Amino acid sequence: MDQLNSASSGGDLAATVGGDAAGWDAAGWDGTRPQAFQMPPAAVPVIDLSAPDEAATVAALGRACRDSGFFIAAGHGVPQPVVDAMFDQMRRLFALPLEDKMKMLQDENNRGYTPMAEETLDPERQTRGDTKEGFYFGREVPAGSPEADLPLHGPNVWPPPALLPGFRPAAEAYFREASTLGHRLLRLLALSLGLEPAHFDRYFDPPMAFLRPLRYGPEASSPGEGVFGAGAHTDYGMLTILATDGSPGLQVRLGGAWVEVPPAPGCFVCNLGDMLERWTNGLYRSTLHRVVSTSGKERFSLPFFFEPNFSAVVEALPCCVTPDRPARHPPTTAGAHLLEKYAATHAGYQQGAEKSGAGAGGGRENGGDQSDGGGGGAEEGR
Ligand SMILES: O=C(O)CCC(=O)C(=O)O
Ligand SMILES: [Fe+2]
Repeated sequence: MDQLNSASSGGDLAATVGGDAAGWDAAGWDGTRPQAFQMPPAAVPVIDLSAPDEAATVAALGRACRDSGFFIAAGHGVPQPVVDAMFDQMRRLFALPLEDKMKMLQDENNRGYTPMAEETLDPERQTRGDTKEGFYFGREVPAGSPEADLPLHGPNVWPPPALLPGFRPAAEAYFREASTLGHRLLRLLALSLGLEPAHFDRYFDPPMAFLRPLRYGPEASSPGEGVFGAGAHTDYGMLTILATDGSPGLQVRLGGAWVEVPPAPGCFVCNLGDMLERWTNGLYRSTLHRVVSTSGKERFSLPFFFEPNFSAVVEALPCCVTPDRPARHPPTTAGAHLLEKYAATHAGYQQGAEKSGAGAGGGRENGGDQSDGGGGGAEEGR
């Protein structure tokens, strides 16, 4: 937290992460780096959830949601040892022989291993799949339970305890902590919209949540040649809570430029997904982002996708609809929304045909107006 400025402590709500290391200072652009690699003031504010002035926190959060849909959560209450243990186990998991990982391939419930380059988040611009491998873990739903009949629900594909005895306890502890943080953020989001703090709680009882350890290979991305750690996409769901190993790479599309989100040790990068954008009738933003690997080293990150339950009705909130701003979308459900997003981006998927939909729970959507100029700055368009 020492290298970060807090945006919620009441004073300067325009404080952002990065400081000099990101190429800008309190005065704005430092003029020495291409604009695409600078952090515009207030682009991704740090929000200290432990700050005593909750009204200021809520105001900062609402501003971040309207401006960029991204913020850095500090003072979040997740114990660092829980995060460290999870990263330690992730490293062990990805270090297993490919043969062992392939025995845990992603199943129809969106749980299990996704090999290197299996996913292409931005097929229009990518010449190869994302240079990353991953594992999906969801909320544990026992086989045979009524919930297990739902798409995207079922038991997890756990690494065999004989290979990785510490994995499941570490993942379950992390899952619990991330869920607690998710619920806490939901309450602040509700307040930021002028709603009762508990407004969203009923939709998340229980949540549909996915934890996805990711390992990016050391290969440097080459945007000009269509090679990315993760292609540009928006997240499908409500809220993503991301931890990283401190390596750079995450970029957000803001104001027509790709803006680096500098590593924020001990904090989480949070972003809103398409579902919350829909719920708020476009008031809160779901913003394109991507991973451009530059370090020449592997990179580990850990997104937690926090979604409402499958049957939750997602309908433009009355507070976000005005005569000038009529509802943009008809009501839907969280499950239908996720499966529809999936169908829109995955050839061959038939919505509702059968229990299916691997990938949707941690889903993302590609596209949008963007430039491929990794180090450029000027908008190149498509
Ligand atoms: O690895 C990262 O920094 C971002 C990953 C991401 O955007 C995603 O998995 O949706
Ligand atoms: Fe994402």
